[in-house]
Amino acid sequence: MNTGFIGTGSMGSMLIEAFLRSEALLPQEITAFNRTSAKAEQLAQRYPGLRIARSNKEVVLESEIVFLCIKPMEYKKVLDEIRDFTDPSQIVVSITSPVMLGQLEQLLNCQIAKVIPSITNFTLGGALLCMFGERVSAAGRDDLLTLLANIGQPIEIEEKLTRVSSDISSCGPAFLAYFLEHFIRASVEETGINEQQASALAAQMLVGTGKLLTEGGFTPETLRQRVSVPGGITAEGLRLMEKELKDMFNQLFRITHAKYDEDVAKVASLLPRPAE
Ligand SMILES: NC(=O)C1=CN([C@@H]2O[C@H](COP(=O)(O)OP(=O)(O)OC[C@H]3O[C@@H](n4cnc5c(N)ncnc54)[C@H](OP(=O)(O)O)[C@@H]3O)[C@@H](O)[C@H]2O)C=CC1
Ligand SMILES: O=C(O)[C@@H]1CCC=N1
Repeated sequence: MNTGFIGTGSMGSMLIEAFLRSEALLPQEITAFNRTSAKAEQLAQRYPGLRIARSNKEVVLESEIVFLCIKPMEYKKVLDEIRDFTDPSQIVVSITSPVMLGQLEQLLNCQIAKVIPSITNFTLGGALLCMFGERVSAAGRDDLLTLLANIGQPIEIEEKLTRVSSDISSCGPAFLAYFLEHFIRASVEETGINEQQASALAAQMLVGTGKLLTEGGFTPETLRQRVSVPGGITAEGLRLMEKELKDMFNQLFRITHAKYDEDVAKVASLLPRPAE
């Protein structure tokens, strides 16, 4: 299926590489444009056959599905460039949480979906959060879900839950990576274990923990209980965490939601209001 990418930064290039690695798409089926051309050209060099367009308009004219892989404040300019060239058979997919389906439906005459990826899709795992606009046909929905299933698990969510879902699925890898960075650094500082060995142990621990939660029938709570034997060592560590972290997680969601509300307001000042 001819698939276009507007923006080949971190997420645009990640999606392109994941679709190619999974063999969901051939390079010849991909057309991309990036504001700074060198980034897109690097992809074309790595994947012969991948087409670099000369403009965003050209991406739209060449593609059945178009992924908008740009940041919130870049939408107005891109939408102005493509709005006269979309048609109702196409699906435009935004990967940007504060841009609403309804805003895109007001501006573009095509089918609109929102899909929030996660860096975990790079290794063909993790979730892809999916939302569909009112004009998406049953066939369009199936085509998109089939494509996405090659690089992760598509999970349909309500648009009003975009932020919290994305905090868990898309910001989560960074939050866990931060935890591991500190876990490893402290292990080295406190005990002299070699950093490489501590990092390898930590990565294997994370993979194993993920499998227990996805395949082993555990929940976070039952897993914690199973490992933390009464009177044991894990319980000592957990007691410290309970004391030090307390309401940190609640604060985390408050902070991400406050930033999201700011972004939503900024986007709303640039784009038309969704129809009531
Ligand atoms: N990073 C992540 O883990 C996740 C990110 N997202 C969302 O994805 C979106 C993109 O994020 P990310 O990929 O990290 O950001 P990047 O800044 O890495 O990528 C954005 C790309 O868009 C390009 N661009 C900007 N304006 C235009 C334009 N007018 N025409 C064509 N290309 C343009 C930029 O080009 P240039 O090279 O000139 O800067 C850049 O390469 C954001 O909304 C983010 O919230 C969603 C889920 C996870
Ligand atoms: O940090 C960000 O804004 C993006 C959104 C989800 C993950 N990264």
